[in-house]
Amino acid sequence: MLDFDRISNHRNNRVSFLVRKQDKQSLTITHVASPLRRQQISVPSVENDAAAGRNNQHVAWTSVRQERWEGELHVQGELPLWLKGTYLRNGPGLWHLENYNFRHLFDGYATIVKLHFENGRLVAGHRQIESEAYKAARKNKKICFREFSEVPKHENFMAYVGELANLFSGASLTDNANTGVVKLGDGRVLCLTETQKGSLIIDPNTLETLGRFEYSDNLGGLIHSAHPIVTDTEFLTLLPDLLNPGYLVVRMEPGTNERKVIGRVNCRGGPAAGWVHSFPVTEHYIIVPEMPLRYCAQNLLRAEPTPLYKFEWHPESKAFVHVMCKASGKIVASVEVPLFVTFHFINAYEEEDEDGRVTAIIADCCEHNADTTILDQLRLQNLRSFNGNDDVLPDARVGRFRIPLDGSPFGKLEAALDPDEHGRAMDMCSINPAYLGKKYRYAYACGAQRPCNFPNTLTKLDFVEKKAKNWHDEGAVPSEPFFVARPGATEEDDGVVISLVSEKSGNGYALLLDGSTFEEIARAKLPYGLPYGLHGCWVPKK
Ligand SMILES: CC(=O)/C=C/C=C(C)/C=C/C1=C(C)CCCC1(C)C
Ligand SMILES: CC(/C=C/C=O)=C\C=C\C=O
Ligand SMILES: [Fe+2]
Repeated sequence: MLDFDRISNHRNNRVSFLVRKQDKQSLTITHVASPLRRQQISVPSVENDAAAGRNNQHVAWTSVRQERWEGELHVQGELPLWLKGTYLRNGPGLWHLENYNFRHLFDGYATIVKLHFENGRLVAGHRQIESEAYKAARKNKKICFREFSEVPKHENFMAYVGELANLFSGASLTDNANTGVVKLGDGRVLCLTETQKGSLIIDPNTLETLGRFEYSDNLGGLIHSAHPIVTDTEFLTLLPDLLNPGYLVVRMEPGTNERKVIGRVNCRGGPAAGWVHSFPVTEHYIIVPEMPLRYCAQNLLRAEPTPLYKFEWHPESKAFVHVMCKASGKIVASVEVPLFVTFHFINAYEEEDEDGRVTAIIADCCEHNADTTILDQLRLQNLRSFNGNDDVLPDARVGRFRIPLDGSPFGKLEAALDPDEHGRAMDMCSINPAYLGKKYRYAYACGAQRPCNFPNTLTKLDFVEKKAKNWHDEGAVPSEPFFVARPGATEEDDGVVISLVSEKSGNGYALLLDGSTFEEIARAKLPYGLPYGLHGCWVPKK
């Protein structure tokens, strides 16, 4: 576990840093009076990063070096003056406790990063999310809750039995909210993961963890989709039923903590519900994917991770897509589809015939060619062991489902464009939010310039031309390209794309690309490279 000392040397004590003890010798902090608070930090090099203990390891896969930091960045290029607000990005940024190293990318304790844009200036910051799991790990110097792949070690058999009982109540599951961050319609900002208890409220300015978001309904269940659909008017999510395989489709209104059931989907195959990391919606329908990669109660109980972690691959159980009417909760289609593996749906829309009748649903996802090895590829050892030559990232594509609404039993799944357009990698996507659920042309995601072991390009996808534009920086790992529309824009791609890039040198920078040309507009060097992060959101300045 990192050992932090509190350094609190700001004159009026407004800022305090928690600094890892072994980094202290090389850390200096200066404060510069400025309308935007500025701190300059000289930080230890990666070689001094004793806690990570590995030289030449990419900063993307190395634990964040300080518990928090904030300061203004020097911008090269010009930030658009219309860009006013805060980009937040969440992700697992701390992967060790004392001398114990986590094994999977998804296990790390959550690090939230902010980029605040205003008047052409940029203030950045990051901070650890204070989940119970993180606080208990720091206090007890061991993991105390079940993470994505790691399980607390038991001192004796009775402790094991006690912990198993806690598993059924959910008490032993993690609340390490390390996957995404969303702004609810009422302004509250939540960090999320797949356990329901891992829904934590944060302050988008200070990045402070304010407390747990308590769902006030009695829907129960322990887990939910990591990616709810969140708009100014609603929060939609899926609650997988681990006992009686199916999903509750629920909706929560802004200003409330109460989810209400829209309807239920019963699974058609397998011994358990399929994993739903995300799902898409159209204007009138909620699309419920039933992936043959299914939750597995046995694997949940195991002390050591299996190759598929808490999941199991059941090709014989087949794959399905269900379509539920948002207004009535009725299922209007439930079709068998080709086997698929996806973390992330990109978007979906209703296809109409010439008379305006809805004939089918089109749903797009980052599809891993029905191959589950991507989960194993995301083990830290694999991510850290890249030698620059071996092309070890499994192929992926934009999988486009066509779900007929005429009662036919089968849906189609095909690549929406030639995967060679984006280096046969595809994940971490975003769209213009104004096109959520509607016919759309563009998406932004990560593709590949091979050889590589992880998606390493920022890619703009054009579904009309079936073309991709790719941005690449040799050896760098860019995070999910996040699209922010220009206020008043009429073109779908009129806006900017934000990403945080971790460089081979150990440095890092915030990057802005033009949403239309996909050319660089600006970049701003961070004081030190940050670990890879997953998903973001935009909090506009009023
Ligand atoms: C970071 C990311 O994308 C996914 C994180 C997923 C987590 C933390 C899943 C945790 C789970 C448990 C702790 C037990 C129940 C199953 C499952 C939801 C996989
Ligand atoms: C990093 C990732 C999934 C994150 C889930 O939130 C997937 C990367 C896939 C690479 O091709
Ligand atoms: Fe995700």
